[in-house]
Amino acid sequence: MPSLAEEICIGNLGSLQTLPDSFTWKLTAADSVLPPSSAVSSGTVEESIPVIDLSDPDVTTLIGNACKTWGAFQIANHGISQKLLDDIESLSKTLFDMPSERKLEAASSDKGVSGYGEPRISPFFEKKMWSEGFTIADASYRNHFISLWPHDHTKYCGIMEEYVDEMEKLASKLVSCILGSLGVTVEDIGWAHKLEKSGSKVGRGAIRLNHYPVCPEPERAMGLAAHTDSTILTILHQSNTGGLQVFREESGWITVEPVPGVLVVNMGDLFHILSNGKIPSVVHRAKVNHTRSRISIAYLWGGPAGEVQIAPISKLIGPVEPSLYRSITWKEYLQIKYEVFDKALDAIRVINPTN
Ligand SMILES: O=C(O)CCC(=O)C(=O)O
Ligand SMILES: [Fe+2]
Repeated sequence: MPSLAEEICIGNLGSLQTLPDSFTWKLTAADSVLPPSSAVSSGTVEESIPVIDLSDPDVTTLIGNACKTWGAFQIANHGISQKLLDDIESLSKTLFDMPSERKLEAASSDKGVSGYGEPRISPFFEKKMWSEGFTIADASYRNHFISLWPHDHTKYCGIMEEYVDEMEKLASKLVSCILGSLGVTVEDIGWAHKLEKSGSKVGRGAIRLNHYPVCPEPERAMGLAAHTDSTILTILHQSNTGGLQVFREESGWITVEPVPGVLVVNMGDLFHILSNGKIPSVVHRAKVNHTRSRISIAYLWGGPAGEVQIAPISKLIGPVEPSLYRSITWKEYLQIKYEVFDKALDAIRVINPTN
């Protein structure tokens, strides 16, 4: 019989037969998912975020509409091979299948973000989330991979590198398309254009591998609590088990059912700022399952490094649509998010733009 301390270690949640009190969320009616029929009863609301074929001649309009409506969309024909998606998923599975002690040896340190641990948003919630994760935010993940896979780390580092490279290219292609739907280009974001021209990275990419073990009482548990991403955008690959839900005022919580080979794109807070509020950053969460565990791989395309100031694109502001947000570095934004979490965008909103 494991001791209580061992019993609720995040590394072996999947073996628990009952939901510990510290993981029991008090969910209200507003937290539940509406059946698709009530979400579409008016006939005007789509059932869920659309799947868009990137080779569709109308791709810019389709993505633009989805971004404005949902702050999220799904993509097919994105150019990422099924093999790479399978490889990154099996890397994650191999990692999370390891004994708890092995995983904890690769725990993220107090200083570093990279490594194994609880969801990064845990400190904002009283109750614990039914998931574990591994973050890759800098080169230090290589040392973690050496300790996790003493013999196979080269293979796994190779998969991770390829995934990051491919995601970076895709993210940049998507951003051009979304900007196009707003009638602007990367050239209209001075810093991004400068960075692109000099061959430097526009955004700083990070990967988050998430694992949601089977759960004895999924209705009362939460895999990953509601949040928006502090990114320009996030590209998510989910395994074949549903759990991701997006929130929209008019529709409530809507499940994004996995479609094999299709990736989910969530717009983040930084794009919301750049678009001067035209594109919402989608509130999303992950629920858990009674019989099936779930893996998701999030590519978080963050903001620029250093002192670069992010602000609404000047072409999108004018006398009728004044700038809604003050300019801010990505580092500053993360600090504010760390302090006030879901109030971060409000905290940088220009309250009275006419003053
Ligand atoms: O697991 C999911 O579907 C969501 C993951 C997510 O939102 C995140 O890692 O930020
Ligand atoms: Fe997220």
